[in-house]
Amino acid sequence: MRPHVFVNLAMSADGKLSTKERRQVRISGDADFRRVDLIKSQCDAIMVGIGTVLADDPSLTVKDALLKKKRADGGRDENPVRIVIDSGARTPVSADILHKGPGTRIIAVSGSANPEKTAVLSEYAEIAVFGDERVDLSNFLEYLGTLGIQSLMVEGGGTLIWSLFAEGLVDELFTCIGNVVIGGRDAPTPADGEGYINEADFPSLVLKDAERIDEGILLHWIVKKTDDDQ
Ligand SMILES: NC(=O)C1=CN([C@@H]2O[C@H](COP(=O)(O)OP(=O)(O)OC[C@H]3O[C@@H](n4cnc5c(N)ncnc54)[C@H](OP(=O)(O)O)[C@@H]3O)[C@@H](O)[C@H]2O)C=CC1
Ligand SMILES: Nc1nc(O)c(N)c(N[C@@H]2O[C@H](COP(=O)(O)O)[C@@H](O)[C@H]2O)n1
Repeated sequence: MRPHVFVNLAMSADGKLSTKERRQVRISGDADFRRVDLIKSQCDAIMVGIGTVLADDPSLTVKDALLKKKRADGGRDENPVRIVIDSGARTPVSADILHKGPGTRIIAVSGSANPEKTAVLSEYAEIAVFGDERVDLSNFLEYLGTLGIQSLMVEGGGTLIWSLFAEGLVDELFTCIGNVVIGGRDAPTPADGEGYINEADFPSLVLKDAERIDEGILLHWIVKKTDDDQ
């Protein structure tokens, strides 16, 4: 069974994840960063797309010492399993995610990845091959389930989030809307990719909670699986 999947993102008041040159920018405030650290510390694994690794070079580590200790006291690694979705094994060998903090890393590649690149990356991370050209997300998530991963946090970016929605693989969405306007028709948004054409295909969400946070707002959405979901 695949893990429970929740997406967490921060977007500007005009719905952008970063600038048009895809430069990492601070959208949410300190309280939201603490909240993100908490939910990260509670999940089994955290996942991003290669676009986010190349743009932001995130470590995806738990930052707060007490949260790290709590995980260790519960017999878990200090950090959740860190995962990159990277069909072509483009993850730089110097990427922070491969070096900062202890814990397991998995790079999911496709069958088209260059074997020499995957061999180098396998010194730092487990390599999982799913799909021919692009990573087959559905089967990869099933594989994560066999590893005992029950909760999976997705930190972006918009291309990966789109694919997860398109394949019906998202259960919850946390959207922090920060008090800035970024603009730019080419700036990334929470669900890029191809986009839906037919309204019947739009995933429906139930608003579970809305609260003020920092100078913005945090929305917690549940993805409706059936028409009966409230
Ligand atoms: N504000 C926020 O909360 C966040 C903002 N960001 C921002 O988002 C931007 C990065 O997002 P984006 O460029 O969309 O990149 P993503 O991180 O979404 O990575 C997308 C890449 O993942 C690879 N991939 C492999 N298989 C799949 C699949 N089945 N479906 C989708 N993607 C797949 C593809 O590359 P390949 O074919 O080579 O494998 C694809 O181009 C940056 O600007 C970053 O700053 C990112 C995270 C959070
Ligand atoms: N919650 C949140 N608010 C913002 O303003 C952001 N720019 C992001 N970005 C995400 O945080 C990741 C950084 O991770 P590390 O601190 O390096 O562990 C980055 O890659 C985005 O996913 N998030």
